[in-house]
Amino acid sequence: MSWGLEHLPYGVFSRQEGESPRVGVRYGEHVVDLAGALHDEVFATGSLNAFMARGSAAWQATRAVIQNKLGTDRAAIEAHLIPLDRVTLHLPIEVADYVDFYCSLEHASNLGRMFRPDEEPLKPNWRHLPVGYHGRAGTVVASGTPITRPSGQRGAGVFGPSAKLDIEAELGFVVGSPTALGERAGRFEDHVFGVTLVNDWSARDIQAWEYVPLGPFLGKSFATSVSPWVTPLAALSQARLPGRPQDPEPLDYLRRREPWGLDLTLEVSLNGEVVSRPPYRDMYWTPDQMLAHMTVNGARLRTGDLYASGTVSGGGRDERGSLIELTWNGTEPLKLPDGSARTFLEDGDTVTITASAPGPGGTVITLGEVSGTIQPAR
Ligand SMILES: O=C(O)/C=C/C(=O)CC(=O)CC(=O)O
Ligand SMILES: [Ca+2]
Ligand SMILES: [Mg+2]
Repeated sequence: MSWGLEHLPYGVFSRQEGESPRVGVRYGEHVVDLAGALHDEVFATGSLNAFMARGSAAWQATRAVIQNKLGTDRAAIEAHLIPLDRVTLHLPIEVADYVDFYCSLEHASNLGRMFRPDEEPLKPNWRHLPVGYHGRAGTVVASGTPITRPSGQRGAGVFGPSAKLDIEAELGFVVGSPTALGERAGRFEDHVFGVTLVNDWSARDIQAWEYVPLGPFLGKSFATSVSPWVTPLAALSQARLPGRPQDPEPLDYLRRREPWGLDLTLEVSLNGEVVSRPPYRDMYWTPDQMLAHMTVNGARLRTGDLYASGTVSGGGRDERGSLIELTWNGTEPLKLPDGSARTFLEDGDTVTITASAPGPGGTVITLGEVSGTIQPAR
């Protein structure tokens, strides 16, 4: 079965007949109501944060208990299994801070070529540190939340709805264990609880006008969608890879101590048609390096912090994680099966991102999908 004992992602759900949101894990086509099944009030809250704050030893112990109950003591847990089609899924975490990186060499090179054709595609710092910026935690939304086309300045004296609304297919990392102000993060697996898929919606026209020289702002902050399920790191043990070779050798604080490259393949669908399969395994900077960089100045981590990889793009044309790359800034429209063509998103378009990774014993780990439909500008 997919979504079996090897995966068990965490989410927040409520029964459609009315009840306050609570924490569960997905098992097959059911949600396990953890507050009931484990008699633990930490799961009777509307986010994963209280549970995540317990730390990595508690995450491992809880996962083992759930696996054991589902695998050998099914009768005891039966009453706490709720069919997926009877629940509403919510944003799984209370997002503390939100950071977005820029870790794909291919994505960064493609954007450099398009936006800065007369310069080297990569800025001189790019191979020395994982470039990132702080986003807007309060506009991170759950999969399925409608996305309203943003309006803004698109040039000198020009205001209106974005005409270049885009996607960015990314992997997000959810922080469970905090650090104190002034302290650096320790081991990646002691701080990071799990992963989620992210669509960092981007208004390219607003972005292009506003972001020189201080970086992305309103072109990115109107909405960022995440999947309703957070896959624990333990479920990705078979997907771990050393990470792509790096040249030059990064500074010591960025040195990889454990393999945290991940063999994940994303899939981006536009109105039900697959338009891209971005390979996460090809990312240049790995998530342990992002964590080390994000805290090297003493900036603290908080439970619920979300940091995203940046757009996942591979070297192939059909491996690009944004429409600006897939259509080369609108100059090479995508042809859709219904005969229409797309450069950027139109009102009513639905974008869905899924991902899969190898699991134990030949199984496949399928991350929870992230989806959103574009609504007309207000
Ligand atoms: O290189 C640029 O001018 C612009 C880059 C981005 O928009 C990328 C971004 O937001 C980070 C990412 O998702 O990779
Ligand atoms: Ca992004
Ligand atoms: Mg965004």
